[in-house]
Amino acid sequence: MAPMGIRLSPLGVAVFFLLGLGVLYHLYSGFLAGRFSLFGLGSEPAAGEAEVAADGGTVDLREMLAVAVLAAERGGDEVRRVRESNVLHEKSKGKTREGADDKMTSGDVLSNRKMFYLLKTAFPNVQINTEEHVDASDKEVIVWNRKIPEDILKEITAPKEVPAESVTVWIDPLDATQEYTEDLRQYVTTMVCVAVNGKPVLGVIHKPFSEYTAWAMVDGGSNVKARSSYNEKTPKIIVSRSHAGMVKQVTLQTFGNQTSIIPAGGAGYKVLALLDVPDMTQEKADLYIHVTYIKKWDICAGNAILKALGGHMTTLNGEEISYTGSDGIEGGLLASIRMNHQALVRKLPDLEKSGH
Ligand SMILES: Nc1ncnc2c1ncn2[C@@H]1O[C@H](COP(=O)(O)O)[C@@H](OP(=O)(O)O)[C@H]1O
Ligand SMILES: [Mg+2]
Repeated sequence: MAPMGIRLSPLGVAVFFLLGLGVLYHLYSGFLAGRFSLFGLGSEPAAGEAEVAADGGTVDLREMLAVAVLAAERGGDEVRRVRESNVLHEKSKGKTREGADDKMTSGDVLSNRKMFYLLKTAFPNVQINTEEHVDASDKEVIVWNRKIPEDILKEITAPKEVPAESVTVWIDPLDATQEYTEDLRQYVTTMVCVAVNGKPVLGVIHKPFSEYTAWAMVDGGSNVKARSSYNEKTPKIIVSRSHAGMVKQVTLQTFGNQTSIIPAGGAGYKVLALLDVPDMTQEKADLYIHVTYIKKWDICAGNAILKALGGHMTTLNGEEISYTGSDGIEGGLLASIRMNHQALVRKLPDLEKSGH
């Protein structure tokens, strides 16, 4: 008689073991792929990141882009309405480091309120940094209808999920406030930027007075493109007209007296000057240079758009800008597209050493 007990066939054990492995692999890879489609925004997620996503949830960057476009346009409606009423309630928030008035108007405040609450209501778990103070007692809940516009769906064909905690949104409710008060409407933009782990990944720049909107997502798509050629040798350089600092001296010293300088308002406007923008009021330039202190809501959207189109925005020393933490950057700005950006950095004088 055979001994009592269960006989395990070696083949049965092997099949059982392999099946178990298959199930484990399926669960593990499916879970990570679903939660972290980081599409080149960083390396494979570390074990600890699963915890982060589980706490704050994930957000879809394609949905964020749809809301960002809507927010920039709704904010732009406020900007236009206030300008057309001619009652701006212009105030000074203080002085910039260089002693210029840091201005604010009803256009800034009302646009800020629309843009902030639209984004905050749609994405309550993400960090939003905005130029103007948000008055919690003056809350306005605008509900997004969850529709993604066709032009976005056409370019970006799948959702792009990232952990909510990795996201920082930057809102500029009215860029070129100084020019807005002077009724130089062409320079005015509203902007939204989304950074993931500090890297700018999507940007929206809207011109309320031309009703033109540019958007782009890194590794996603865009509704705007670079021009076909740029003059690298004697570039046309677009610079600030109201926060210029020593920018003229720096550019002429670097590129020679033949180079033409275009003074213009707004960081959003100046980035659009580097692109192929079908707007009659938009000037064109080959490079954008800024030498004074500047805030991240002024530059993040432009940085994301340039990066998505293969261009660059860095400090004058060529350092990448991180869009988390502090609001401002000290090292000036150099923005270029379809040029050898590092060669341009090497050409520029070291601002700290040269005392500019
Ligand atoms: N030195 C500085 N200090 C503070 N803000 C500055 C600055 N230089 C530029 N900016 C801000 O950057 C934006 C673009 O500047 P410019 O038009 O001079 O190129 C403007 O944003 P806002 O209009 O949103 O305040 C301006 O206030
Ligand atoms: Mg601004």
